[in-house]
Amino acid sequence: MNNITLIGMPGVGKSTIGVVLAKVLGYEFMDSDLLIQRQEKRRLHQIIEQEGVEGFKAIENRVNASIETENTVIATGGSVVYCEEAMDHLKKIGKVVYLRLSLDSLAKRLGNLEKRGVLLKEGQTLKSLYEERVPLYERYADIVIDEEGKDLEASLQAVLETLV
Ligand SMILES: Nc1ncnc2c1ncn2[C@@H]1O[C@H](COP(=O)(O)OP(=O)(O)O)[C@@H](O)[C@H]1O
Ligand SMILES: O=C(O)C1=C[C@@H](OP(=O)(O)O)[C@@H](O)[C@H](O)C1
Ligand SMILES: [Mg+2]
Repeated sequence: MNNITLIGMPGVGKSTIGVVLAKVLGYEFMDSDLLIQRQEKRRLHQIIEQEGVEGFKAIENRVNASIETENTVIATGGSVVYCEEAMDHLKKIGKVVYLRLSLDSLAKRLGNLEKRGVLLKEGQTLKSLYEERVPLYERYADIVIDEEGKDLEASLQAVLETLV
């Protein structure tokens, strides 16, 4: 299947770029976070509050592992790379594109991480989260797009160029 799955840290633009990418390619767009909310009939922050981080990951794994779609750009949540079954499935149904941004640029772009609903362990910093996740994003990526120094439009162009 020819889906395109976007992975990467929160704030790299998976959702923002994903919807425009879908439009340009004539694809459908799906945001895993919205799919989780619809299936759970709760908002992400409520799921995290009520189920805890591990409970949220289990739900994220189940929802992403059950996506059945074609010709679709899928914007995942940044924590999907902890979900092995989901990642194996997403790799089977299309290409996985990692949107990469340096820690410094990400820190400038992101506001309060907890308010954003990022899955942080007690006291974990953005730097530690970044170092924990980058190897996972790299492991699952079929394509890596470097966003450094690029605005939204240039990031979108960079994704499009690698897909054609
Ligand atoms: N070069 C860029 N690429 C993607 N997003 C950018 C860029 N520069 C600024 N932004 C902003 O960063 C934010 C990305 O948010 P979002 O799409 O929700 O990310 P994600 O879904 O990866 O968490 C948006 O507010 C977007 O306008
Ligand atoms: O990286 C994370 O821990 C998370 C990122 C969020 O999605 P975005 O990556 O779209 O911000 C969302 O899935 C959830 O709140 C957890
Ligand atoms: Mg998003």
